[in-house]
Amino acid sequence: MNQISIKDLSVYYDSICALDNINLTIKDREFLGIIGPNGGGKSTLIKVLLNLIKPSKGTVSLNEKSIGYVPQFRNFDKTFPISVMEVILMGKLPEKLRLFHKYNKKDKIKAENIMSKLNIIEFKNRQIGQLSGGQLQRVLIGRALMRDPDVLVLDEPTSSLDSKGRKNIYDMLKKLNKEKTIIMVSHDMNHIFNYADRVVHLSKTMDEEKIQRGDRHVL
Ligand SMILES: Nc1ncnc2c1ncn2[C@@H]1O[C@H](COP(=O)(O)OP(=O)(O)OP(=O)(O)O)[C@@H](O)[C@H]1O
Repeated sequence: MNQISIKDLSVYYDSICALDNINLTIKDREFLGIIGPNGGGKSTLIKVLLNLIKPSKGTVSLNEKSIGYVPQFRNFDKTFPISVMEVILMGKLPEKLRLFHKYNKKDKIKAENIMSKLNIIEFKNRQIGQLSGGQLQRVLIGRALMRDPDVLVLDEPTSSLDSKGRKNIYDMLKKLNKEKTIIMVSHDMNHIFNYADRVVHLSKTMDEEKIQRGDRHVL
């Protein structure tokens, strides 16, 4: 069954059309790449998926699947005095936040398991400003994994990383993709076409390019 179904989706910001009649279905455990020009509507599509903005027209059905969001690490305040462990645990914060929320032992064990899986356990107590870009990106992925989402939505997770750092993140996502759907906005044409099952091109409207695993196409 198709996991996420987007039908006739249009989004307007006042008179500005950001998305115009988008139709897309995303299957369970698909690795979907989203590419497109600046202003093409990629962030808007992510916001609709995260239910941060409502469609002006059309529908988005998640079929009760949960979404974990991984923002760009360059938007993250690195000077904030918080450790890797604390950032990962934040993924478990309740929506209605109480002052001085305490995490239970189960949450802490879960955070440690995730850090081990993502190879960041050695940085557990490090302040986040003392991490490389690639390590910080793993921390943000770890935070999103704390709620066991069915789907990971990532916004350019490899921008500002060197080529080795990029490959590491893609390899890690490919492993996670065995259990989770991956939806990833990327400007990194080289890797996205190598790793994604399918890449869609978003420029207000959508063109679809089916990519077989291991088969490389250029739009
Ligand atoms: N809050 C807003 N108010 C008005 N217009 C907006 C708003 N957010 C986005 N837009 C406009 O909607 C269009 C799509 O923007 P969006 O941020 O979704 O594109 P994008 O593909 O993510 O771009 P980029 O690659 O530069 O991040 C653009 O024309 C943008 O100027």
